[in-house]
Amino acid sequence: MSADLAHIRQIMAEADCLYTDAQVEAAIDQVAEAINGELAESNPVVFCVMNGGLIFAGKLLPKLGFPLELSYLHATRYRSETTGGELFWKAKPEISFIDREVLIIDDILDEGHTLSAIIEFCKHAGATKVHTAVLIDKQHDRKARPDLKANYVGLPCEDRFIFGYGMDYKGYWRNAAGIFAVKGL
Ligand SMILES: O=P(O)(O)OC[C@H]1O[C@H](OP(=O)(O)OP(=O)(O)O)[C@H](O)[C@@H]1O
Ligand code: HPA
Repeated sequence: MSADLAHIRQIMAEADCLYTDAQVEAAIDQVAEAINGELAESNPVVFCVMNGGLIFAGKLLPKLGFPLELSYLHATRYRSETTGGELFWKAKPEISFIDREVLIIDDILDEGHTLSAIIEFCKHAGATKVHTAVLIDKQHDRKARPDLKANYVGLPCEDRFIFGYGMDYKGYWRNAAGIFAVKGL
């Protein structure tokens, strides 16, 4: 079914801006600094988690000043909805990372089922260590595991449905330059 563009435009018009473009850029700078300080000798394989991780990865990677290999994977469980369902692997990693350190880059750690499954997959597939970087860590007590944390976090956010910087509302507004919360959600 095609999207109702009037509704999509209204979502943006009514949204609350949680972080401006400048605030997100500053957070990405800090994540890059931390990763440069810790992974410079790791020779990692970096996986961008499609689709949401695309913008964060695209902004972060040029700020990393050490050798790495880049690939992608695609696991999804929201599929244009605002609540998550079963995790579906659209594309598993193709590049070999046996006996390598891995860095996973995604837009958001929400309930964490996605990141948790990706971490397990990488460990089972032979990664020596799995590092994770997310732009946003949503604050609530519904994490898949209570101890689930990303190694690198750009910004915390309140427990609302958000979009922008890779995150979508019904497939739209991944391109929004800032982090926005949907009115009423
Ligand atoms: O922590 P969780 O509750 O598991 O949610 C986080 C995941 O959900 C989103 O992906 P989505 O399923 O929307 O796929 P997409 O990026 O292709 O839209 C987001 O990009 C994360 O990968
Ligand atoms: O709040 C969210 N917004 C967009 N995508 C998401 N995937 C998990 N949580 C979210």
